[in-house]
Amino acid sequence: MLLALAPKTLSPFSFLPNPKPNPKNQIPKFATLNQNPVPNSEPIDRKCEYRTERGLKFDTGETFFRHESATGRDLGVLAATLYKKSRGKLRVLDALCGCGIRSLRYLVEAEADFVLANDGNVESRDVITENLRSSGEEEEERWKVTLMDANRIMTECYLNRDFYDLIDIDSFGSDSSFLRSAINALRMDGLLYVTSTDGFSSGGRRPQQTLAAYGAYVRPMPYSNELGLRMLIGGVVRVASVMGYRVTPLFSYYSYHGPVFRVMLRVIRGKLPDSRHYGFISYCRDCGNSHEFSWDELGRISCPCSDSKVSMSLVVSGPLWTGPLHDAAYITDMLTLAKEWGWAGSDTGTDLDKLLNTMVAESDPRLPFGFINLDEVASRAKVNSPALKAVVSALQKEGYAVSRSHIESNALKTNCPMSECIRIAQELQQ
Ligand SMILES: C[S@@+](CC[C@H](N)C(=O)[O-])C[C@H]1O[C@@H](n2cnc3c(N)ncnc32)[C@H](O)[C@@H]1O
Repeated sequence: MLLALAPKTLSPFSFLPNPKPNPKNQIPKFATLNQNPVPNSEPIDRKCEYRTERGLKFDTGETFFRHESATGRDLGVLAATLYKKSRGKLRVLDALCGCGIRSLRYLVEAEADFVLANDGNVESRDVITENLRSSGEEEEERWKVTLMDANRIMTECYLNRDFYDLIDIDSFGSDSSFLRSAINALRMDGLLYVTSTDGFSSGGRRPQQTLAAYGAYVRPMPYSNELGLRMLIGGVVRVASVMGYRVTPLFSYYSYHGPVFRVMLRVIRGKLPDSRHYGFISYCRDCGNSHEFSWDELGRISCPCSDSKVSMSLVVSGPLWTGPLHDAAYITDMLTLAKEWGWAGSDTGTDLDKLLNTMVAESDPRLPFGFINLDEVASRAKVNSPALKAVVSALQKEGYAVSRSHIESNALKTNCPMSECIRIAQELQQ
């Protein structure tokens, strides 16, 4: 009776604002129930646009496609291949597959046993199907195309106990709304490859937005793009932890084309022990040094340079992933595989060899989070920007750990404090 009297428009979520449509993120049309599997081939009557990536020919038609994402696809395929080699099996769910190029590459290059290629855009059906058929592999046996909302397909897989070893979430903007259903559909100890193209907020320019999307208040710091990766991982840590899982990154990759933030994570059963690696990062604008703070130090956040007084110069962001960005052993194996396949070099626009070598160097356990940009050192030292090579060798000579950063070309990761970097820059100038 009461229900009948309730106004029809009243929903439990009516207090929430209507999401603003973002034309870039809009999907033309969603499939309705039971429209899968995709019917067999019909004559092609559409715009075709053929391309080649790592020797594989495919059509992008009118789907969303970015050539610049090729390195992200290379990295995904390398990691997936190693997974298959070590486990002997590989089932992939490419939840937002665009034209299906990732699915095709997982199938052909990583030799996935099965690939489920899904996209919400029903108009991309023929393109995805044609691309996967070009693999010469049997439809239904080795691959299948679905055209659903990503959350729906992943939830259906979970409910049908159809679990996947690798789930690829290549979304527009933030990945956050897909995480829960992705983790549900993932096999235990599986891999989750997530993407954020949320450049503005990842860079610390929209802390309210990062709080809403990733549960982290992220403010501008000199190494904001690394924070973007840490925010992305931290977001998965939070969702996974609620579900009884923890994550460890295999690699974290930032590309200024977009910009795009990508992380490949291993998802393991069990909670994060004592919230290690999930905390707060501070940067002091006075001294230029950064520190990590755990949750129980929250009330005592200050920079040693300001005599333990809370300073207006201290910028704090978090909670974020504060642990390693990469698994050095995994990346070393990816590098070996890339060389074996002749992928080293810059066939897809990025020098893969150089990128993976830098990632290995960044994994030195002596190196803290963040990086120091040499222009910042130069401006604090009141000298011209020193040559990167010269600073690297000076730091090494003095016994500091140092590596280049794959995120910024004129920056270094080092355990050397800013005051010493300033001294070195001044000495190099003389
Ligand atoms: C960045 S593109 C994917 C590109 C593709 N992975 C590649 O490597 O070329 C994102 C895709 O997600 C699809 N999409 C957006 N929202 C979706 C949703 N909620 N469910 C399923 N697909 C969605 C879009 O149609 C688009 O093809």
